[in-house]
Amino acid sequence: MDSVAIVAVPFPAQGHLNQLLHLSLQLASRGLPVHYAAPAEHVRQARARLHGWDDSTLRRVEFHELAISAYASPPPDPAADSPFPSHLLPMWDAFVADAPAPLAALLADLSASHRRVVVLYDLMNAFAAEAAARLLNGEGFGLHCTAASSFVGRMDGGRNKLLRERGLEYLSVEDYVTEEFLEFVGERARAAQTVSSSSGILMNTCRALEGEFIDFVAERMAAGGKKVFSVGPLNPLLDARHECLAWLDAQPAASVIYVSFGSMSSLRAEQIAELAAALRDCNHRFIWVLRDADRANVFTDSGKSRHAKFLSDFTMETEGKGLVITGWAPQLEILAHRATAAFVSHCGWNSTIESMSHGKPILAWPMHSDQPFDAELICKHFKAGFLVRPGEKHREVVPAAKIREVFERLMGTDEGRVVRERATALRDAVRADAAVGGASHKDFEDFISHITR
Ligand SMILES: O=c1ccn([C@@H]2O[C@H](COP(=O)(O)OP(=O)(O)O[C@H]3O[C@H](CO)[C@@H](O)[C@H](O)[C@H]3O)[C@@H](O)[C@H]2O)c(=O)[nH]1
Repeated sequence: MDSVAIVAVPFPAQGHLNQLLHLSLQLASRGLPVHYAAPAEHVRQARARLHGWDDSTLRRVEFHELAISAYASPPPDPAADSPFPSHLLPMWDAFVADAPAPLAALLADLSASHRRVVVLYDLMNAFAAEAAARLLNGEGFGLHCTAASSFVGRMDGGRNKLLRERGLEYLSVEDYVTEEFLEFVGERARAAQTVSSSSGILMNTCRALEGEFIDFVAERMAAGGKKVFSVGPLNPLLDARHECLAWLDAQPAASVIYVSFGSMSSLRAEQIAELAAALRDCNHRFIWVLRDADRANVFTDSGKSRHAKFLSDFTMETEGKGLVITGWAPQLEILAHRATAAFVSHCGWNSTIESMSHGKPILAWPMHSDQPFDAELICKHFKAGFLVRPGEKHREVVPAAKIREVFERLMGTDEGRVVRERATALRDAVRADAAVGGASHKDFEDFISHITR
């Protein structure tokens, strides 16, 4: 009988697929047998978009396709009332309805041939937590895919003293998603039930960024008999430079503003025009990832950009000064590059921790979900960024002049210099946590010892 099998069960959305894949790869690179189970197109998406790992490690992970029924994969609606990507809901519904059966079959197989099966699931996936808890030789851990401090906020219903003492106002995810999504989370995904079925959680964060919040979560979880391992950043820490970054290579140090809104947001046409004007007229170079939110099945997207016409003029006007990427950008390499000065970001947790681990200050432009709170954390707690506009103002178009003003505040003032220096210092502290002997590294070792005991 083989010893321990690890099964990763991600939630099908880019910012979640990648975190469990990075964790799977870290465990596989330590010689542990890892299985990654998701719907076929999401397995393909996670693999196709992976950065920072070589093929030989990727081959060590065994991928499983969980069959789910057909679902609609419409384009996002950039003009919708809420910036939340509601067009993904039919797919998420199909996932939570259908994935439990094939997952249970996979777990039963592995359970019969291994001493222990360790299931690592996204905290959205209550069905995976429950399936793990049903195994006689199984154990489940939830991966918390957002900031530890957002967990702190949720634990105390937003009245949390610790956050307030640190000058942070808890901005609840619930206020930045749609009613239908809350209904999905509460009734169909039943996400609130996941932790109670688990042996504990892993968090994609580290002491340098969130030490006191990690302690708070760990203390509360320990009271309920649950373990907490803070093993972030899960993203690889890149030093190397990618070939396709030839343009960046030719730019002066710290001269380029990188702009991207992740994989689940689409900007209104009016906002795109203002951002374009700001980038064209500002005194800085730029890389702008101009994409809409992913479709539920990313492979049903024709790849045609709704911005094609605007882009042909804009590209000419800004030639030599900036680059627009409409495909999938190598974000980690861009953030690692010495020419990149700052990141205009929607503040998804991946983007936040990736930027902090590469020393780039953030101009925070939150759209939905946990992003408004992450923006708060970045600006007030990390003190490594400035707010472009708060989450609750998502209906307003930010004018070009305002965007240029915040660029100048970061790049051209003493106050901005302090923020840039703070981002560099945080990079070093985050890397010390991740290095051998650091706190995240130690938690990772402790986690491996625990599951292989
Ligand atoms: O062209 C691109 C666009 C994105 N990315 C990567 O895609 C990920 C995006 O993740 P994130 O920054 O967290 O944004 P979202 O895709 O919006 O992530 C969703 O999931 C996160 C984790 O739960 C939440 O924090 C966010 O609010 C939620 O929108 C990051 O790893 C990026 O490096 C690329 O590599 N190239």
